[in-house]
Amino acid sequence: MRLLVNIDHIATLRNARGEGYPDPIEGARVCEDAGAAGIVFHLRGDRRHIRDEDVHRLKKSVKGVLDFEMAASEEMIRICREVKPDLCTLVPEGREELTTEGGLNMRHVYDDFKNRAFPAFRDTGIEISLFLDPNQEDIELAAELGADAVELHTGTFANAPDAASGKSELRRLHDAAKLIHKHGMMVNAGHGLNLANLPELIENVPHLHDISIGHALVSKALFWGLDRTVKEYVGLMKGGI
Ligand SMILES: CC(=O)[C@@H](O)[C@H](O)COP(=O)(O)O
Ligand SMILES: NCC(=O)COP(=O)(O)O
Repeated sequence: MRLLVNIDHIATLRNARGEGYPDPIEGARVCEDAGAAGIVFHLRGDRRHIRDEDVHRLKKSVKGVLDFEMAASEEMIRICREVKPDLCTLVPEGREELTTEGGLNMRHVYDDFKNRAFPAFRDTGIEISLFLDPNQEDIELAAELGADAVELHTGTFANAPDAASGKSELRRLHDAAKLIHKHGMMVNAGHGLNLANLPELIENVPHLHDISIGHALVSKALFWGLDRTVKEYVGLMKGGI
């Protein structure tokens, strides 16, 4: 099992002031130095966090796995083919959404992916992962398309309103992971994971390969880093009034 860190929200913070910091590429370097197996970013159509120049800099700088999350638009496919990440995770994308709200509807996208998106990646060496809810039909269609991996959407589990619905979602994730593995695809997982819910996921869902975590990890890092940062500033002011 490998941790891939999603660095989108380092870019969110940078963009809030229009300054050059914090730099998501520097963040990616710290994550890899700390033991992450790779880096995930989502280049959105509206460029709300990661920007095109970040993508090219990440490709140069990341030493481990680089996972490019994107909608299967012509524009993104062109950029992805240029950048050549290790993995491309295709996700549904809505302009108004705050974050990705669910997995791909495979019945809806099947013909388009078969005739347009998948052929565009043939012979590029880029592996294709599909971001899916844990349901059988979507997984069977992903296998039929020849996807290399499925990333299970863990958001419903992570945001479950009570323990019973959390448990029932874990059972769905468990069955889905077995089916993905049976079809010879890699089992990835992500969305809404954090230090509190990750142990239960790992304990209950088999065959997990890449786990991507972003928002909660970056948020936690802020608080674990504030103490030292404030001390540095206070240290500089010692001797003043
Ligand atoms: C696929 C997924 O669940 C997340 O990685 C999400 O796509 C990240 O996008 P935001 O960082 O914009 O929430
Ligand atoms: N693919 C999921 C991801 O990259 C991170 O999602 P989140 O932890 O930011 O919800």
